[in-house]
Amino acid sequence: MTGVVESAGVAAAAPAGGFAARTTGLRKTYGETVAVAGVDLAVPRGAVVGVLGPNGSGKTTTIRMLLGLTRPTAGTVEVLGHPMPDGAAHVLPGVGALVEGPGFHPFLSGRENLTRCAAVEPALATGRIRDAVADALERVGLTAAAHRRYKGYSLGMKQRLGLAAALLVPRELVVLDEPTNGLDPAGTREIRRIIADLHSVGTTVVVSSHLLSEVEATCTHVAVMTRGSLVAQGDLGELLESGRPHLVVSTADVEGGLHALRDHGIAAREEDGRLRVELTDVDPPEVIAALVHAGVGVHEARRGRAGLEDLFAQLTEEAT
Ligand SMILES: Nc1ncnc2c1ncn2[C@@H]1O[C@H](COP(=O)(O)OP(=O)(O)OP(=O)(O)O)[C@@H](O)[C@H]1O
Repeated sequence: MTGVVESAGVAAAAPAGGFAARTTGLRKTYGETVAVAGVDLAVPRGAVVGVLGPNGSGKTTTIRMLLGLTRPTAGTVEVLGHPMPDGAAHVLPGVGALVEGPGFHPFLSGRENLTRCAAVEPALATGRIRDAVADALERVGLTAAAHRRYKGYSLGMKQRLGLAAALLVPRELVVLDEPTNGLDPAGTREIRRIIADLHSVGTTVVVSSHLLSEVEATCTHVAVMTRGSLVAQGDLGELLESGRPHLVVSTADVEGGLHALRDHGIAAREEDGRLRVELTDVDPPEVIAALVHAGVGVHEARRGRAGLEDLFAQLTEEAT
């Protein structure tokens, strides 16, 4: 692993804008179950951080501790400059959250539920509630269904209403636990758009997902969790670059190329009619020189990036 992949326990360098949220040694146990096993999570201000991990890896528990909904067994949490859960009264007005079980009333309509949420927003003057509710419903595409009872909402509509509650007032930090759960592709695209809008106005976003594609599509940073531990975190682009660099070589003579590289002790294989060479202990010029020396014509050679998928698989393998 290169330097950009930080292991649990390695502190991140402070970004220029500081951190919107940060944990040190964060741990949560339920009896014998270790849900979160000493996590040092760093959320730079203005970033969209994807907390990525398989089911049961501790994402929701970490998010609940960030929000002060669950008290850590050990470790510290700081959100918007205040310790949590003790600073919750200061911090929470600046934080919008979508977590499991938002606690809406089943027999009230979407609009009535949201109005109840709006009434307890300290930053929202009473005279502004009606407009703020209408704006939030519009933003998540629930205006047409706003009069219907929450009880009859689909899972996707419930997710949207939860998101609307998180967006009632401008926030410094928005925390979304698996926001695309239960949404169809159009709903998923809308969530991505909302996250992009939040990012464009400087809001920090923390979003959990078990889907790599989701994180790749929406996030600037990623924190990868497996079995309660953080196995990597950092800038998404840097993490992508850090994963298994390789060279893809186009040639008319793939067989000859494989032989030539083997003769030079360079590991290569055929992939989609091209040569794929892992750049673990060899540089591209050496690879090309070996091929040219053996009379194998090189039409094109380019550096390949490992998709986050590769990296994710690699990291989770390492953690087991
Ligand atoms: N209240 C609780 N009581 C007992 N065990 C719990 C509780 N909450 C979480 N756990 C356990 O802690 C571990 C981590 O769960 P968590 O929900 O944080 O993971 P996750 O990555 O969010 O998974 P998912 O995507 O399935 O929600 C799991 O083994 C889970 O069963």
